[in-house]
Amino acid sequence: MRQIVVGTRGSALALAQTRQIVARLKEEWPEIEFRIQTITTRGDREQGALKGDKGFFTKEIEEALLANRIDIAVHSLKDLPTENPEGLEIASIPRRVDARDALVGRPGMKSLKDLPQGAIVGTSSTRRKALLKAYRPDLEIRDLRGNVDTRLAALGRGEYDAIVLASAGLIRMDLRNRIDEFLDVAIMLPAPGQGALALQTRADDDLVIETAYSINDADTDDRITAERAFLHAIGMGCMAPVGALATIEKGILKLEGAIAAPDGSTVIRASIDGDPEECEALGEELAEGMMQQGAKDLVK
Ligand SMILES: NCc1[nH]cc(CCC(=O)O)c1CC(=O)O
Repeated sequence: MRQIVVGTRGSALALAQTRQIVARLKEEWPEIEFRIQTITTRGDREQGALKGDKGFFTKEIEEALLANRIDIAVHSLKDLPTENPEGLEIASIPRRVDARDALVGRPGMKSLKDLPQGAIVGTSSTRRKALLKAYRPDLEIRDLRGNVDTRLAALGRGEYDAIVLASAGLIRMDLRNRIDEFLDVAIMLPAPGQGALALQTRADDDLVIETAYSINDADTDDRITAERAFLHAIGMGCMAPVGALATIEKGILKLEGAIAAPDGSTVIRASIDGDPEECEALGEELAEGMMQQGAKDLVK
């Protein structure tokens, strides 16, 4: 029996999403045995740290792929740097769940619009901070780090009036019922790739690539490619206050982008439409246009 080792971080969310992926792969390939191998990344060891640089949640997993310790890595696409390491490739992007951010409030705090004046909102994402401040300058944004479970626990202890996090994480952990509001993308444009996963493989491992590709979703792939081309062309990295969301309707891809000043005092937003086959060029074109509109000054 052929065996494929699937590597992932060991957080509750990472394990939940990897189990879901393995279940899908098993449906397609009943004759293959899949084994899950957890790998600790710097992001797991340094829970409290400011997630500084690229590959914080992914580097050790990519090393395990290159060293043949695992065959497929399951990553949250959002955490994967836009530069692809030599020898590896993204073999498959399964169907995205919800890309939107979610608000989870303490009792009575059910929507962003209705939060009381000066309410305390927890998030450590520079993008969420900036876009929250742009919409509601009165809010007090406080840092909130750690895994999904850690963040919900901090809310439970009453340290925040509400927290904002990716709805996809909650949905994958079977916590959809904790979501009080899906935030409107007109206010809170998601991070590029949010809500999508990537199956990464060695670039020359044809059998494993074929296996992984069987659960690729072409629309999600085009959407994510546009969003990541945009992020890459902006050249700010994954920690920047940058949002991007592509949708495909009636064969037209629409890509929206947002670049914000960290304090939310300025937000530049723009969008572009085109053929999904041109997804990468559309992302680059939107980035160039926005840089000319003044986003350059926000990219310090
Ligand atoms: N490192 C944070 C991270 N990476 C992926 C997700 C959530 C799910 C996703 O976007 O796939 C999260 C948590 C969050 O942003 O709330």
